Amino acid sequence: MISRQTFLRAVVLGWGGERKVWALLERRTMMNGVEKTNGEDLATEEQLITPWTVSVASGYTLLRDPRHNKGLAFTEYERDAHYLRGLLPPALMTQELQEKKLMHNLRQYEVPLQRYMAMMDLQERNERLFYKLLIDNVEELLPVVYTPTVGEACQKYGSIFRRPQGLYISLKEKGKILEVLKNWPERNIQVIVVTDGERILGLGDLGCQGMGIPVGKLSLYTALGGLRPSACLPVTIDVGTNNEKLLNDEFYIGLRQRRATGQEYAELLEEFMTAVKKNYGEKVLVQFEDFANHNAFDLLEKYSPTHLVFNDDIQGTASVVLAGLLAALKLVGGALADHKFLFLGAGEAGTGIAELIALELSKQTKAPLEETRKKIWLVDSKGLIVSSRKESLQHFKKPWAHDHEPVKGLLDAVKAIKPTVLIGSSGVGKTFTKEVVEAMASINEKPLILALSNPTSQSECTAEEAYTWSKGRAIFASGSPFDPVEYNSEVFVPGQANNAYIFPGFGLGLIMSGAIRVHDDMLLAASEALAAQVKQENFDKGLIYPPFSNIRNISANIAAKVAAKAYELGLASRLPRPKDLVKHAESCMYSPVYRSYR
Ligand SMILES: NC(=O)C1=CN([C@@H]2O[C@H](COP(=O)(O)OP(=O)(O)OC[C@H]3O[C@@H](n4cnc5c(N)ncnc54)[C@H](OP(=O)(O)O)[C@@H]3O)[C@@H](O)[C@H]2O)C=CC1
Ligand SMILES: CC(=O)C(=O)O
Ligand SMILES: [Mg+2]
Repeated sequence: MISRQTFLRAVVLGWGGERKVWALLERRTMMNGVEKTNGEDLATEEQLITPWTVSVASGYTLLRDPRHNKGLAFTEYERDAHYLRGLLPPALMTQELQEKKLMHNLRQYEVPLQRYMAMMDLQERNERLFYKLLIDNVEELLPVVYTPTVGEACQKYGSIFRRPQGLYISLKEKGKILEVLKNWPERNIQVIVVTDGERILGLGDLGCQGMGIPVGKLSLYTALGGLRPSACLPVTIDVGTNNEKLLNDEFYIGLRQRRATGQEYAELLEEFMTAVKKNYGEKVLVQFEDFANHNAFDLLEKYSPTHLVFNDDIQGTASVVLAGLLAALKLVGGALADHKFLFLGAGEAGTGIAELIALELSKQTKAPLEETRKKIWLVDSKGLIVSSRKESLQHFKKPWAHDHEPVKGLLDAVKAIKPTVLIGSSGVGKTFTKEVVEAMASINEKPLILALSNPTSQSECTAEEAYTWSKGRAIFASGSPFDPVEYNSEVFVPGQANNAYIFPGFGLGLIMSGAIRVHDDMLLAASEALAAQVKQENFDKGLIYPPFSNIRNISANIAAKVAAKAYELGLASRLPRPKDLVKHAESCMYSPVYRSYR
């Protein structure tokens, strides 16, 4: 007999957790036959029941374990060896045929949210098939599991909620966060994406329903960057929401209270960050995602010296945009220092990108940062950021308060600053008007226009607007994808300027080198690596980013450069340094191909 403790441990760890324990369970079954452990069938509705069950006499549990389920791809041998006979119809299907069937089914749905839900169901049912499908059809499925559809999914998360996919840490868990982390079935966590749901894409405060974002980002960590799914942990910190609609929504899944702020907020975050390090060690990567800027900058500053932390909205976005700009020089000409940049939006994305451009300019020209920043101008909701506003500005805007007379709107700012590059990071759709795009086109032969805000509804302009209003002269990329546009019998292919190009490879580079801290030079290295992946055939179509279809290879190259930087800076702990870092990155990547079972 095995002890109850070992038995429960096996139940909690699941089929793949401990093969030895599973074998013990199987032996026990043979000795004792099927045994109901929780008596659920016999209990009345009022009676308490144990909330887990295990069926040790058959492969039923295996079929319901998403990490190991293969559906009709179980071989005849496996069906015998794992008690699956009768639980599956007789047909055998390869993983490729399963993929074909699923893509056919997904394409039948006309509503994007239905596709999202079908993908989430698949992830819960058969993890390897989910990732194989996502990797093999990345361009078609990225908009389903990520922006724009994930935005709608978060807005409706309460209504479509079926099974929890990450860890929810609310104010109720204060004082117990370490225990909560231990409730998660996996021990060997390498990357955590955490949000508090206050700035979900450009959709605002979605409270606890922001969970869709860490879940989506981590599925990209695996699909695009090759991190093992079991090493990824999505977390939502729930301190309430100020979204009245959600507070009054009977299906809302979060704490029904207004947001905690100040000390109460800081203490919960501190407990979380301490527990994470204690439970998973020094080298777990914590990616902050979609926090509002009044917390995001402070959290990054506070935890950068002590933890391996990365803010995707500030740093990942900066790295992807800088990559696009470096690549775009091949199309628009000149050096980076010959350009002038104007942003609409001076928050996390805007000032994060601005700072990385200034840093790169400073490295290239040897000019001090204070000088290179002067090439960059930002407009916020009150107008151009100028020195007369300095006193009242949030700290992250102050470095951008240059001498200039006040300017109210974006159009006047374009006319006054005469930028070569216009970047939208405002979260407000339709703000690059016809007049703004025309003004950019009147100043520049090839205006570079990036509409970064997500999802599509918040994009500063559409691809069609950018090409039409600039009479086909704009180089355009956007945060959420747009279809190719035909203008004057020519086809224009818009690129996707999204941090999804960077964070999966960036994270892989940190993890494979055992990096203990993130350094700005790693962001610059990632930008250069991404820019180097843009081929002539991409430039010929007006693209400044490579296609996502090659993303695993791109991520391996980014990871290699990031890891190389970590070794160079003495921040890597995994020694000795592998000779060929690209090959090493590739060899570290998770493959979703089915495994054969003994
Ligand atoms: N493509 C990508 O990879 C990424 C895209 N994003 C997108 O960027 C957007 C902004 O994100 P983030 O920077 O984190 O958000 P923040 O809230 O930090 O910043 C938003 C900024 O936009 C300004 N703003 C808001 N409304 C207007 C307006 N009508 N006119 C001018 N400025 C305005 C705000 O001004 P004020 O300060 O005065 O309030 C603020 O400076 C989101 O839509 C997000 O989805 C973000 C990260 C990555
Ligand atoms: C892409 C992303 O991180 C955002 O829109 O917030
Ligand atoms: Mg984000």
